[in-house]
Amino acid sequence: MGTGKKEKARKERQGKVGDGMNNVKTKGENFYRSAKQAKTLNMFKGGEAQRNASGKVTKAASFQSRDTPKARVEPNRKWFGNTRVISQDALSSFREAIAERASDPYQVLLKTNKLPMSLVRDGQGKNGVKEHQAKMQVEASPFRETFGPRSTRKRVKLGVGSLEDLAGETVKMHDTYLDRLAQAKLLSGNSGADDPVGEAAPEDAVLTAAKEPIFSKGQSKRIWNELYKVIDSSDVVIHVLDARDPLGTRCRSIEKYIREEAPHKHLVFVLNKCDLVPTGVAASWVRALSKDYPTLAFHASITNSFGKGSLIQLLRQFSSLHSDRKQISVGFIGYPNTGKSSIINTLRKKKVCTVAPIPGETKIWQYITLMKRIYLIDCPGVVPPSNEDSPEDILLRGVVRVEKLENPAQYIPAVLQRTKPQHIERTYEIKGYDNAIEFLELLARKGGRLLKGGEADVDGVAKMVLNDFLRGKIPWYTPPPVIEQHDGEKPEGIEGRKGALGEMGKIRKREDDEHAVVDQDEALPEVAPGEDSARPTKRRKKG
Ligand SMILES: Nc1nc2c(ncn2[C@@H]2O[C@H](COP(=O)(O)OP(=O)(O)OP(=O)(O)O)[C@@H](O)[C@H]2O)c(=O)[nH]1
Repeated sequence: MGTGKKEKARKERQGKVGDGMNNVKTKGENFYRSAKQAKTLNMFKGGEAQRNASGKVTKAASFQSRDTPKARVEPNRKWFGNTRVISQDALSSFREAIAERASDPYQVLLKTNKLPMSLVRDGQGKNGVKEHQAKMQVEASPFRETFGPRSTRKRVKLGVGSLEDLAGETVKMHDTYLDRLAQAKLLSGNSGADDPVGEAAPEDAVLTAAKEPIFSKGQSKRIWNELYKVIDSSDVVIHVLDARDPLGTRCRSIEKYIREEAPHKHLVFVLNKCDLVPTGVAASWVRALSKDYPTLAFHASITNSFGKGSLIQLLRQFSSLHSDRKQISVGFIGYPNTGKSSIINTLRKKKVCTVAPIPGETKIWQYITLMKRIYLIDCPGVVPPSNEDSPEDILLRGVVRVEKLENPAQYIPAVLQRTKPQHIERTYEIKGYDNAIEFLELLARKGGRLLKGGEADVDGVAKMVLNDFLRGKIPWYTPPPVIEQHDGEKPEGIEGRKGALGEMGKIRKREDDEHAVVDQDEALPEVAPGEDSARPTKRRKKG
């Protein structure tokens, strides 16, 4: 038999045209069965159903049967072709070597998806110990012995090991209950309402603090959505910390989120506002934080910055690490007012983001091009919700706008606690106060800030002191975990940095004055970014 045309000719020749059995197909189409079709048809023909006399199927044909046939995959040597067997020692040394690299904040594992990371992570987290423990627990007390009619377990397992622990737990619960009760009383305004401020206060003049709604700033869903957008879009996440209180402004929940959900993103700490702390302290903090993530000291200022070169260098390194990408994005996250926008302005050497000495200035995320291959993303400041942080802690981290406080005076004891008396005395040139209220009254009288009837404007002055504290006018810092400072030996500083506590403010002021001669004639109430800590002094001194 030939192709369509030939076949037609043959049939015509043999006079078979128009016999109704014409299976000659149109040109180009093959009417013969392929091997596959033939095989399928043979399979259907292969068995016939057995029927009884009345024609009912008594035994289905093999292709009609619903019983699953016993299938067996043919073993093949190739399955084992690509396998290597290594000894336990070699495996553990591989694990150790990789784990060491993976945990080092200054090393990056490239192409992790080509490495057998499950071998390294085995025994940790989701697929490791926890799962194993859960399995052990299920094995120790299986479901049918724990629940249901045949359960044999009588006692519920408690989270404590001994009777003493249980007693301790109860005491803890009671304390928590009392704390909550006290807080509820404060919030409802029943406590301390009759006491004139200061009179009924204890000797150390710690005033009762009611939590105001503004203390939940930076925690809204909208802000967190912005944060997640920024994290999702970034290859490098820069967590900006305030050098005066790095641990207070550290968002551990975000670190955890990045570590667990996006381990391929690089997290870097930038310790900003280093000009407000002594060099040794900044250096110690950098050393302490570097154990967790790469940390850089920074001072954001368009005219007189510190650490800009190192940061740009680091970003360049990240960009060359991802040379397969067209560009990399660098997200700036952190508490409000830590200077995220200021760092971006410093890197760009011009005012591309709005900066203000008040928290919540950045409202939405925004992209800025640093260079062709590096984009920066500014993010609004976020505050991780925490039950442990008191309103004083939140306020003194710069999360809240001071002018919105109802009772600013009640936070002054916390300010006095965090600062040294000599610094307060030097800043305001006042002496001889015993408690916060006396301090505020003295300051109000000195500055002539009196209300009607000659009463001191305590609240007004308290707001001023709080602003000075937050904007770096009053020197303060949280001591780093270990300051290796031996007698007669100077602490190791950061290269290129100078100054001790309180000095940098003066140096900065001098430099700002030099750089901003024109600025001096501008209206003072509008505190310009970068100069805010220097400005209030001039105003007060004039007053
Ligand atoms: N002394 C000093 N002040 C700084 C530094 N960086 C930023 N500031 C000041 O800190 C204030 C807040 O800076 P921003 O850049 O607006 O802070 P932010 O983190 O973007 O704040 P949000 O918009 O609330 O998220 C401004 O008054 C800056 O001048 C610094 O390195 N040193």
